[in-house]
Amino acid sequence: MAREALLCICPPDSGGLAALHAALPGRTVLTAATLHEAQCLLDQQPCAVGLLIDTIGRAPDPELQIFLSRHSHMHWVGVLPRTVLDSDAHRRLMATHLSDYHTLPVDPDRLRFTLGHLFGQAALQDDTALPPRLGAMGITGNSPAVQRLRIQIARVARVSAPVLIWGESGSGKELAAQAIHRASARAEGPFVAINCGAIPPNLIQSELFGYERGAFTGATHARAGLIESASGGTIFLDEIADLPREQQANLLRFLQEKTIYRVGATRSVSADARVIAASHVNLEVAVAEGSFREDLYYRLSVLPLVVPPLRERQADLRALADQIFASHAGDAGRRLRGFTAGAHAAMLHYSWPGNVRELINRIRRAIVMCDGRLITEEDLGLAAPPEPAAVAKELGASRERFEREAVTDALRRHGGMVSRAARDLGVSRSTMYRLLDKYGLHGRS
Ligand SMILES: Nc1ncnc2c1ncn2[C@@H]1O[C@H](COP(=O)(O)OP(=O)(O)OP(=O)(O)O)[C@@H](O)[C@H]1O
Repeated sequence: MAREALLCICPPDSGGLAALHAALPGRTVLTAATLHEAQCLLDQQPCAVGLLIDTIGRAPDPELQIFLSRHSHMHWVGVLPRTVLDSDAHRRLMATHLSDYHTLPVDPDRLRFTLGHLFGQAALQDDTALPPRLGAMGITGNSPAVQRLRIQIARVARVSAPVLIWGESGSGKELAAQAIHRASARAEGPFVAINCGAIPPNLIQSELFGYERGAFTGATHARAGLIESASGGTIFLDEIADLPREQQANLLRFLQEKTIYRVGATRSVSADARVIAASHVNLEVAVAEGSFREDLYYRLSVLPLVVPPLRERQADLRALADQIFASHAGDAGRRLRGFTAGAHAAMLHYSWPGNVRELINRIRRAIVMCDGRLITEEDLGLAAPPEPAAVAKELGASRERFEREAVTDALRRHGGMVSRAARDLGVSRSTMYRLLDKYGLHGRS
């Protein structure tokens, strides 16, 4: 199977390839000396796992970031000199894009183990025999909020106007955008996603709009931008609030005229891509603050759609947790049976600030870390919710405190006259006497 090949990006003078062949007897390795060569190889055949030997710190950061963002569906492993770890920027890049890293010199056994694990994970994700157990439109859950979302998705899929999706981070905005694309007449066309916040501002224009040969140093060949490459399909612009103002103007022109100018071009080209934008910040506030163009906001928000945060669809938690567990239980390398009742209770009690992405991360970590056959709330890193008995006890104590204060206040207001205080509190005289007994307040009446 083609995806079983390993893509290895390795500068020619790094000497890393020899170590790699020792670590990986029998595995097909596609080697590229540059990111451009790697892109050409990936255009010809997809790979599930990629290795960056001594590339981080050598290849220009922004280009590497864009390359890795484009291929974020692959598992990437870095092999690098220890000195790279001293750089904050490189550590950030690694944390964002890599599944694992090794320092030079390579320990072949450890590298073989890492790659084997990642190929295993990729095979699981590919394995169509696994029941996907996804809900309609690929969106798990049946809470009223999710049902409403599905209806809205079906409606906006019928037309081609821009859609603006708002939702907290990790709540499923990209998933909703994919569902719109799949349900639309453009389903056969490409779905191209870009995170506007992840691309350096000086590169975003050429990424979105493409460039002509000679447009800038290093532009040795013309290249179509992402909008052009989404022609006939959908372009998903995530974190649209991060788009620099100059590019906001270019995007507006594209939305109005359906044409774009590649960087360095003198003539426009037409592009037929539907735009779906998403933001976790309130764009109206960004408009009021002057960081987002008002005309673009109105153009984009023709069809607004809100993805609810996970805490507002607790009814979906169990189905989501079960589906995530089913997809990743194989990572444990042994048979796990599911969650304890305590784990389910803790998940319901937690507020999920990172939404479904956080749920996925916690369950994946728990699958690897748990000792028994069932995942507990500790494995998930969640606090146990208060015991029902403890809650009842606390409620009882609060009620008694409140009752005692109410009786004391009423007696004070009525100069110790029990009948009047009882009338004021709306209780009978006998109840009032019972309360005086209970709280030892006779001396005050
Ligand atoms: N209802 C759902 N059913 C199944 N998977 C979901 C659901 N909602 C979210 N997910 C999964 O959660 C993860 C995060 O979702 P997604 O990337 O769509 O969120 P997002 O809102 O676009 O995040 P960000 O704001 O960080 O870009 C993805 O793996 C997605 O498949």
